[in-house]
Amino acid sequence: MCVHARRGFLYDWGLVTVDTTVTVRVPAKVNLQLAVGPGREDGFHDLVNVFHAVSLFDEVTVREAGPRSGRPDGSTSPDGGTLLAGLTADGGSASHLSRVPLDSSNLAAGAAELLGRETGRGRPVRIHLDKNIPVAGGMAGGSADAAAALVACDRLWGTGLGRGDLLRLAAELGSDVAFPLLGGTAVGRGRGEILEPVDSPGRYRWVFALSPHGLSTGAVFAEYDRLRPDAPAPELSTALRDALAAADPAALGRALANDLQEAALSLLPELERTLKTGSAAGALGALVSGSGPTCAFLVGGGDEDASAVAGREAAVVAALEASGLCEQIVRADGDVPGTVVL
Ligand SMILES: C[C@@](CO)(OP(=O)(O)O)[C@H](O)COP(=O)(O)OP(=O)(O)OC[C@H]1O[C@@H](n2ccc(N)nc2=O)[C@H](O)[C@@H]1O
Ligand SMILES: Nc1ncnc2c1ncn2[C@@H]1O[C@H](COP(=O)(O)OP(=O)(O)O)[C@@H](O)[C@H]1O
Repeated sequence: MCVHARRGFLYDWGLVTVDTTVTVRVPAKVNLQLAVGPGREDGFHDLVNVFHAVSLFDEVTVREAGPRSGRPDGSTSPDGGTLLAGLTADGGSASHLSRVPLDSSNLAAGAAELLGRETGRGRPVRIHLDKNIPVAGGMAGGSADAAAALVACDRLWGTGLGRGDLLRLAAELGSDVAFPLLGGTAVGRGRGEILEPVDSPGRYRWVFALSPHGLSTGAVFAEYDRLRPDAPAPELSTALRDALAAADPAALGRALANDLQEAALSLLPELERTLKTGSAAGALGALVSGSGPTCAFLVGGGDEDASAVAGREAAVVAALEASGLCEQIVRADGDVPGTVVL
């Protein structure tokens, strides 16, 4: 995470200098392994979810919007009203942006509300999202924005929560919200929110094929239940763990695995052609990212010669472009750190 703070005078009654604008940069994720167990009574599934943060970033800016009426210090009561004074978004394609809600249902707004409610120190804010992470693409863009908004509001309001409290609040907001606070490569258990870093000294190069379509995470899990009614308990792949520890890109490519892929392909069959196109062009590994529909191609890393990686990357990008199947093709490195205040 990268947080960017500008300093200024807070309103007209005080001479205290405080941050009035904070920007936080936050990465997307790809799932190197997504093992999905049977459905739980609470509607979720137990997972072994190996998250890997990649250099595709959203930036979330929060700005003071002025004091709430009736409370001279601008603070909110723990149960009091909405803190969202406005929400705007830009970046990415028009079709992706049109799927971003600009009201209190936005996950970034939900994060601000939760932090304000928990601490009683929330103030009205305007939130701006600079979106580069595909929307409803299986790269956790909404969750990333929620994590970034938590960090930004924590800084803006001076709530000073520690990492443990932020991780707890993140887990309340969604299964994928805690990981972007950490970044790197980590395994998530439970519904994905119980995180443990994974030994991964290597750096990898990725190509992502963005789809013109979105897939609903809930719909993909429901399709998984239909296709795999007897799913076993999820387990961490030893092949994946060993490949990461050895920084071996070829072994990592072979070990990539996603239990939700069959369900995503069932809902959007054209994804199979996308995966085959990148694999035939020489990708070391190919899989649907999380619940999809973004497809991820590993094109090199570790101590491989840079020109070999570049050649593979160019071949994969050219084949995907020629296929006409993708809305956009983006390149990224992983892993990268989590949220940063700019
Ligand atoms: C599948 C994954 C893989 O990282 O992400 P995406 O690929 O969508 O980004 C995650 O598990 C998604 O996490 P997130 O997007 O935060 O999901 P949530 O808001 O918590 O849940 C949305 C819905 O997905 C289903 N869900 C989610 C997580 C989980 N462990 N079991 C589930 O069954 C539930 O139907 C839930 O109502
Ligand atoms: N800040 C946000 N950015 C993107 N989508 C959001 C956001 N807040 C809420 N959403 C909603 O969440 C849905 C899932 O978005 P996203 O997190 O990008 O996908 P995924 O879960 O596949 O990674 C979107 O279709 C959108 O309706």
